Amino acid sequence: MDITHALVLGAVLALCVFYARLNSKFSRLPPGPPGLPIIGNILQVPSKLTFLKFAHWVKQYGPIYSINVLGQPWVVISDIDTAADILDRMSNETGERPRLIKANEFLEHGRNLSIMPKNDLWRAMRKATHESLNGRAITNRLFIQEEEAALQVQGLLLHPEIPIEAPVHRITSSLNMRNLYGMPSIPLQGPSPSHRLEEIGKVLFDAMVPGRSAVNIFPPLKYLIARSQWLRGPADKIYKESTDECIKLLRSEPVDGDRFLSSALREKQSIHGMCLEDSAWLVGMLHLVAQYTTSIAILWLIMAFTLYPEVVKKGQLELDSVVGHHPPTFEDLTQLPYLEAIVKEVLRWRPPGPMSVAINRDPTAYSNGHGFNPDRFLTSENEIREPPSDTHDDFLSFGYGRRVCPGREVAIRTLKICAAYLLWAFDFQKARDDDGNELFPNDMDMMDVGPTVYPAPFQSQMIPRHPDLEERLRHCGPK
Ligand code: HEM
Repeated sequence: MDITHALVLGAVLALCVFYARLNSKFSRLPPGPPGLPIIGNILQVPSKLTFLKFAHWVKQYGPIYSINVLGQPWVVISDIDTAADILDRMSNETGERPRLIKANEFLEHGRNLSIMPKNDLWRAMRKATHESLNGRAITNRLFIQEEEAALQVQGLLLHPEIPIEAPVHRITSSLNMRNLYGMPSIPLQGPSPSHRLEEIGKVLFDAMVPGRSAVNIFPPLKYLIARSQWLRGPADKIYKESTDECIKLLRSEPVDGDRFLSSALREKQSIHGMCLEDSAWLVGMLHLVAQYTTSIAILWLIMAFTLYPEVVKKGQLELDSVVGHHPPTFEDLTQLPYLEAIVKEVLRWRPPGPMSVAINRDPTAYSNGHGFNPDRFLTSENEIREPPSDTHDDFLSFGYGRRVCPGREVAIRTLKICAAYLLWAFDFQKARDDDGNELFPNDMDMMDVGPTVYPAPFQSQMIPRHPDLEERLRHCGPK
């Protein structure tokens, strides 16, 4: 046999072994749509709004099925019982993350809590995060959320000409800059200290989409890239810029006491076994994750208020009976079950991370899951219902098991106080075009942003409910 034949035979054998291994890997998984050899189902998986296709396959293949994305097995789970069995009860085994080589290894050097493997650094970061973001720890910083919710309403009132996304983006950035770094509130108009990090974040988030880069698809490329300064250069540059920015923010001079995450980390870095880069990345990534997810939820909240006037009316009736004409506070929120139901429903209806859409519509817990109906969470006595088992208090959009969202308590409080302020301040009407026709926001018009899904830009006309709203807000915002 000459050398050419030997090489061809070798390559064919290698392919056969690769294919056989792939087949045996998939043969242990629940069946799903048939795909092509080696590349699997990749051509059937749309690059945009992937979750819609996944939901479609549920009808054909049932609540749990698998697909092959260029050799990587993905298991899709779409009902509450299976999710609890596999993601909660087996979370030690299922708490790993898909290997996102470009994002995790090249751009972030394994320092992004949300996509890193379950290793010692991940455990240290989770512990440090939990210490500062658990329900008890955040109670002495609730005034920040109240002030920022007031400032958001002020922004919507004073600048109706600006797209809704801008004040929503501001509040989420401002909350994080204050809570994570002890910075002052970000003004309605003007420079934001988080701007540079958020610009870099767009690149990092984009790289978190599986299949977006060649090295995720064909992992052995990693060795080639790692050895080539030319191939690795752009990722090294982004890593350096991100690290410099995160360290700059971590070292910024706080103006707001010492009760925020970055000060705790500066004190206890070594206790948690982290180095400066680890701490800086932890807080920087918390900001980005919190920023995207919370902004999305607030935008859907405003869209729901615009589309469902009956929900607004009922929410205002409840709110007015408790707060009268005064701006709402966290103390009032304990007496507002319908408001809590609105927050549960907006996260169920349009989860910021769309992969939980199907679970959030499991008909065994949520009948008519496509509609927006906060009443589903209330009993006939107008109290919050006992959540069905395995639904995490009817907040399934925060994920499962060991990787469950550590920002859940902060996010729920932010959404509640924002919803309360919006209902207290405004009536919501559809905007009108130049001919006076109502513009209906389209709740199916969405945009992928990294692993999250935003509503496409929409308009809403917010009519102040109090003649002296501007004056009152001035007393509630940041001092
Ligand atoms: C409405 C707002 C939010 C939603 C819907 C949300 C949802 C999620 C989901 C679904 C996960 C993945 C859980 C899993 O894999 O099972 C997650 C993880 C995470 N979230 Fe959130 N989140 C929100 C707000 C926040 C906030 C405010 C923070 C921080 C202050 C935060 C920090 C994180 C982090 C660091 C992770 C990764 C945890 C890990 O992998 O160990 N999130 N979130």
